[in-house]
Amino acid sequence: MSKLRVAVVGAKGRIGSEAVRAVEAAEDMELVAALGRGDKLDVLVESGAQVVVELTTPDSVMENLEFCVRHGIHAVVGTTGWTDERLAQLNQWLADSPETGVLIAPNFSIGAVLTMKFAEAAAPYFESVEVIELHHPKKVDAPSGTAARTAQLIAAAREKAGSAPAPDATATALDGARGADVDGVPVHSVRLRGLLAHQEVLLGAEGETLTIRHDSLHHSSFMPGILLGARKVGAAPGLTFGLEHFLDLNG
Ligand SMILES: NC(=O)C1=CN([C@@H]2O[C@H](COP(=O)(O)OP(=O)(O)OC[C@H]3O[C@@H](n4cnc5c(N)ncnc54)[C@H](OP(=O)(O)O)[C@@H]3O)[C@@H](O)[C@H]2O)C=CC1
Ligand SMILES: O=C(O)C1=N[C@H](C(=O)O)C[C@H](O)C1
Repeated sequence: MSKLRVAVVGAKGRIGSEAVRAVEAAEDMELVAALGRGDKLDVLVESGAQVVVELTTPDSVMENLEFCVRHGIHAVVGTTGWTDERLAQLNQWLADSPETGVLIAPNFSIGAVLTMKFAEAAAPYFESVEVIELHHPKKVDAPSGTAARTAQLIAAAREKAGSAPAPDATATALDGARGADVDGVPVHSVRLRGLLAHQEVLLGAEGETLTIRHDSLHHSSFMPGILLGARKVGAAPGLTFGLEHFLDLNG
């Protein structure tokens, strides 16, 4: 059987360099291109890439995806910084290339995907919920894409269940003391040398708390999700947001 032709864009970065190694080691894949900043995107077409793994920065990702979608190359995207406007733009490009698939995964690690799922399930049963994400100090953005997505899923679950807003009588003396407000859920960002990627969801009710914590200790934690995404994205035209859509979490 022929191998899946995969390219990595952002190949010299922290996660991109790990993805290059993972694709090279996958028996069913061939790494046909590994692009860094300044490399010409035309290489993707010339190399016959079927799937691009996009792991760059929020400033670069849109240009790269526009190129991929216009050339019918499927994309697996880990880069963060997604807004409704950006997603709408991407959907417009995809409308003109209806057979192309794009997977955007705020987090490729199975533990993080499950954290989001567990938090969504638990959120309606507790009065209070807050998210703390903790990352290495070179992380380009805050809050993390995972924390933003977790808070959105929590807020949607609470709205669906008719939950009241979390109680909070705090008068803040300093801006930011209560974190960022993502759909009504406070999200706190820690940047600390020694850390990689971690998240806690704190839930509280009368007389009890529940803490859901996930730790990515090495970039290898993201690789099975990236490879799974690369294998499946070609059969999923349009935009898929979240790796959970490619996993059978109920089986
Ligand atoms: N979804 C997930 O599971 C994960 C997502 N991420 C996300 O992935 C992204 C990258 O993270 P990380 O690897 O830590 O960051 P790095 O800064 O280490 O890597 C980004 C790389 O992309 C390069 N780059 C920037 N623009 C382009 C471009 N136009 N073409 C090719 N290469 C480009 C950068 O080059 P230069 O150094 O010259 O700027 C750099 O080498 C972030 O958004 C991060 O949040 C990270 C881990 C897991
Ligand atoms: O920049 C990182 O490192 C990570 N970014 C992603 C995010 O913003 O959620 C995923 C993971 O947290 C690692």
